[in-house]
Amino acid sequence: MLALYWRKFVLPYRSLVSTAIFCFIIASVAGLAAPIIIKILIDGALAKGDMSYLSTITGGIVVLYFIRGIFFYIYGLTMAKAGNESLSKMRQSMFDKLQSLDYAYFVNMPAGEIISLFTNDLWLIQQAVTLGIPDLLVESLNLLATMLIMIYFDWQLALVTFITLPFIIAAIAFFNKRIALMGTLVEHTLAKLTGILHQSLLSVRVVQSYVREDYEYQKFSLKIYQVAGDYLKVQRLNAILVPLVEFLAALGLTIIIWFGGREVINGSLSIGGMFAFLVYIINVPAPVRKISQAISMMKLGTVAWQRIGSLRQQSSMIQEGDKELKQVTGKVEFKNVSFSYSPDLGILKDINIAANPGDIIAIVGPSGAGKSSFANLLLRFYDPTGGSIYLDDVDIRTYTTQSVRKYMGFIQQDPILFNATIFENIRYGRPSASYSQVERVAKLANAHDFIMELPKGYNSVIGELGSNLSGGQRQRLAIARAIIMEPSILILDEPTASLDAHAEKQVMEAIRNASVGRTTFIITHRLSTLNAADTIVYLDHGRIVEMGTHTELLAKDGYYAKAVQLQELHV
Ligand SMILES: Nc1ncnc2c1ncn2[C@@H]1O[C@H](COP(=O)(O)OP(=O)(O)OP(=O)(O)O)[C@@H](O)[C@H]1O
Repeated sequence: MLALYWRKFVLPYRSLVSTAIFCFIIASVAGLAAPIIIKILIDGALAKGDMSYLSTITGGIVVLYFIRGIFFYIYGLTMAKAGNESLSKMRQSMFDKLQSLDYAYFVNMPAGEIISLFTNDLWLIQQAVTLGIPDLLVESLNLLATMLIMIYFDWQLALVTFITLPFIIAAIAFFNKRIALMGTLVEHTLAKLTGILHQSLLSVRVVQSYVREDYEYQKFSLKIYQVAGDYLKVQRLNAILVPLVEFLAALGLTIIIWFGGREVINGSLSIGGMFAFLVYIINVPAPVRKISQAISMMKLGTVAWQRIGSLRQQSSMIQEGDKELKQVTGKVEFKNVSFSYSPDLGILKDINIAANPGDIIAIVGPSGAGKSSFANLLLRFYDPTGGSIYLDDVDIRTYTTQSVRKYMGFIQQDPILFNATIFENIRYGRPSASYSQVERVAKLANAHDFIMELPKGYNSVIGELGSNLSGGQRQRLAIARAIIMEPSILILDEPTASLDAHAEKQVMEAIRNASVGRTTFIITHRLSTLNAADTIVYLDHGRIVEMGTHTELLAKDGYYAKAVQLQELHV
């Protein structure tokens, strides 16, 4: 544990940490000298009745504590600076790592757990770094110095004192171990609580429309009581720890008073000496307690560090190429592609598709056939488990994922928009785009007219996830946002699935405009919209069972023709 903090915190911030320790030593020397001054005060000034000596000594005490105060202030500030800097860097690198992780990571990891890493775990590390480490460092030094002074003063009395110390330390160690264990438990429950909160925030509409508020409330309450119960256990242990340490210290004190009193009566120790010794002893429990708390903070921090470490060690499942894709005409080829999310479950099997630049390819088929998985492969959210995908005859794994995605515009069923102006949302992928470029793509995406009807036009701020726009409007903004990147390939995954007929018509018009000159893959259930497709690929159970134009497939009277008939029947 100590090696971890040494490597991660002390070494990288050694200049700040050593300044802090230096200031602390000065402050401590001033503090440790106080009992000696009291001894001089009692044996020198009070016993002899020297008034001017008394004034000099009391003045000295004020100066001493003033110096101590200043150096303690610098110590606290420097240590906090080191702690804050290290945490800011950690937050930054965690966020950076998060951004670089595969899509698969986010699919498998509940969002609440990720949020908990950034909140609870970082808070635990913050406690460990800004309170735990400084306390451990300085209080250990404090304790050591106090013990050395005590030995110097009266080694026999010091020996008696030190016999009680191991008992105190053993008791603390026992409780600390239990506190750390309980802390881990609290951590897990808190992460689950955050998860429930996150989920209910995301699904507020579903909860309200199903009138399940009570159920969600019960679910949340149950976890709250679990967290409170676990916390209580930790707090109970903490509550026992403090009086126990103090009791043991008081016991030790009584023994020492007896031995010290005997020495004073024998004449081998002055009254001032015994008084000063007692002040040192009274000073022992505080550093011991702080050290024990620091150790438990650092233990909790270590667990948090391990959890964060597992995020940092997440490796990419995607095979990252080293070439930058500079230009692409839009020729796409799937050759013998197969894919599965887990080894035992094949999702796509032997997929062969060739699209020429500007082609419109429709991917259709029943639910669960593998259509979205097809898009995931093209977007490089996953790599095929067999075969290859080629862009202009080059395997896409040759290129960096980011450079491939720059040439792809992706539009999904429920577009995610950011809580910013429409202007900023549209130029999200191209922050340097001018107003006229934004307006041009908005017109192409059939969005300009409704934008102009808003009170602030392009400067209208849209709510989080675009919640104050209609589904069709959000989709048209998403199309504008995709085409401002001038992608050579457009991938649309059920772009009109959640829209009514009127909104669908407007979005389909936007798609037609957007697809001009770009290879377009459209995944859809709405077969009535596919007349313009150059090729329709019918997927079933992960295999291509039919491929051709709308007319060809109708004539074939197979899967596609039946699906069309079925849909017409329902319209
Ligand atoms: N991230 C994932 N991990 C594991 N299995 C998944 C994952 N995503 C999808 N699947 C499974 O892969 C299969 C194909 O899913 P996919 O989403 O590609 O189908 P689809 O044809 O797009 O379906 P739909 O029309 O309902 O959207 C399904 O059985 C699904 O349960």
